[in-house]
Amino acid sequence: MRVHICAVGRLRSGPERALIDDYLTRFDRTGRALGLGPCTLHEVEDKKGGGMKAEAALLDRALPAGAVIVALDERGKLLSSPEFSDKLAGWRDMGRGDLAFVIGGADGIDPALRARADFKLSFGKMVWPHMLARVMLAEQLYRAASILANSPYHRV
Ligand SMILES: C[S@@+](CC[C@H](N)C(=O)[O-])C[C@H]1O[C@@H](n2cnc3c(N)ncnc32)[C@H](O)[C@@H]1O
Repeated sequence: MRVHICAVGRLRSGPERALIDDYLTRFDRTGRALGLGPCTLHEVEDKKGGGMKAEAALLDRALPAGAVIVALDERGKLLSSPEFSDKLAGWRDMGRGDLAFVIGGADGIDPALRARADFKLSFGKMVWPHMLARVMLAEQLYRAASILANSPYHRV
């Protein structure tokens, strides 16, 4: 299953970029034998200040047709890392071929796009900067693949 992170904003080189690249490289390597990955990052940017609606149109274009859509949203569902790994395996086993995570910008994800999501995932009730949400997602993807591969990265 191809994995996509569709996110508002462009991340230049720096510590967040380095972490994301590192975790996604590890995810791709660990996930290969599990039918997970590769993970591709699609960054969208609305330079005209059109807000959530304009960002949603750009995000929509980045979403592969038929993908399972997971919106990252603080009002979404809280999962433990093993629960997230089960979800990931379940989405893979649905056979839709693509899984797309959506991360909004400063104002969040447009309600119409959020309503289309198959699942809303929360990293807690606190609001995180969108660039950090990306890092956390990349790490949790790698952690989930490690759990499914029975590798010792995740410890309880
Ligand atoms: C700065 S936040 C926007 C917060 C905005 N007030 C809202 O209503 O969504 C930017 C993006 O980061 C992600 N994000 C931030 N905190 C999150 C959390 N606790 N759980 C899941 N995603 C989060 C979401 O995708 C959000 O759209």
